[in-house]
Amino acid sequence: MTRDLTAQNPITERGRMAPKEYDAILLASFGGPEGQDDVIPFLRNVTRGRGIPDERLEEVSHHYRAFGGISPINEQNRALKAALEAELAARGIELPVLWGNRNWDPYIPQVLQDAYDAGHRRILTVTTSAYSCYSSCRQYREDLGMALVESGLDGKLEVDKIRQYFDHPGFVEPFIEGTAAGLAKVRAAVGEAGKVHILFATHSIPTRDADAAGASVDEPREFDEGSAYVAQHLAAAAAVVERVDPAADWSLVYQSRSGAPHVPWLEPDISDAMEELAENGVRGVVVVPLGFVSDHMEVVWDLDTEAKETAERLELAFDRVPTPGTHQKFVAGLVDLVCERTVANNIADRPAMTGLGPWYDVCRPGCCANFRGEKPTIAGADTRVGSVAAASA
Ligand SMILES: CC1=C(CCC(=O)O)c2cc3nc(cc4[nH]c(cc5[nH]c(cc1n2)c(C)c5CCC(=O)O)c(CCC(=O)O)c4C)C(CCC(=O)O)=C3C
Ligand SMILES: [Fe+2]
Repeated sequence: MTRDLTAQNPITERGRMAPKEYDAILLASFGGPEGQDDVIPFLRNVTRGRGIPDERLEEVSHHYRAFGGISPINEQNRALKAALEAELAARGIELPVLWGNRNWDPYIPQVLQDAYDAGHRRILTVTTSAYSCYSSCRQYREDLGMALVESGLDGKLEVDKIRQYFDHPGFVEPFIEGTAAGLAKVRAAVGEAGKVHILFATHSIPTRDADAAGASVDEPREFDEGSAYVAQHLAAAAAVVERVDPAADWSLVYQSRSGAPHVPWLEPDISDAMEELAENGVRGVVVVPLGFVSDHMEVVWDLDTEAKETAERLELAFDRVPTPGTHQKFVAGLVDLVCERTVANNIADRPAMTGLGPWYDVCRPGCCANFRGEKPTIAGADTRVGSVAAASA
């Protein structure tokens, strides 16, 4: 099943794919439970084959139970879908927005099948993940690739995805606004003399996954910070700080670690970082959930519940900045990212607020490797599925 997709999908500089005539957008997301009975089946879906201990699942189930078994993520994606539809309509762009999830209904394979049955043939995916790592990039590409293979739609339905958008102004600007407002609030709370620190928070991942993130098998160690995942977050954080207050103190911290204790994950954890800041005389923190697109469970539990409690215990003033959510600039930015890839309404300019971007439309070989074994993926230079034109080659 090895095919040369580059012949049919001209890839120019930095993995850029030539614009195409898409006939639908797929908003692809994580999915979440919608009631107490969904919690355990959802957690099983998420962790299938991922080596997460039962104790961790038990603990995480309590986060969902505390919210009635309902994750906020599905409602947030319905709102984002509606906002994208409104923005497309306002620009006169006639592309329907489909919605599918990795871990909960509506599931991606069913959505692709329905899309095909409805007559769609070329789909551009927008994921709710901004950075490069297995969970945010390749896992989506695999899930789309597997869905095509298992349904027999490979070769009949073309599926691509937009570039990772961690440094697109549509993603970064809402954080700039939020951080400026948060900093003002926390500074007012601690007074003139009180030291304030900005904590950019993202999901911890195994260091092995971090090292493989965004990397090419040809240039495995091209990032000074050791990994594209860390480098992208540091660059996006720096872009925010530069525009809010270049003199502010800040750092990148991690949250939501799972996995077995002997497996190294990215550190420091946000709570440990807050302990250390408090010991060093810091009086207030602004927490920026830079790794996340909406205020889902990882944000409302790990930050608004746990980190906030830690701040109270340490007597730190605390403000949590909003995620992009359905901020108008974010919604418009996603539509701009779609227009970069479309023939009609094409936008030639590909803005990027850091030196790392604009990121690749087509991932390089081995990017965000899956150490548990290779699967068919879409949207990679080493991709085996997803292109109709290539199927005849
Ligand atoms: C990088 C990253 C993002 C950000 C990028 C993105 O958004 O894609 C993210 C988002 C999310 N993670 C989420 C939920 C969970 N993640 C888990 C487990 C894991 N996440 C990981 C990484 C990430 N996760 C990893 C390396 C694991 C270990 C298992 C594995 O190697 O795959 C588990 C299992 C229990 C646990 O271990 O905590 C749950 C329940 C939800 C939904 C929230 C809601 O329901 O509102 C969202 C948006
Ligand atoms: Fe996660």
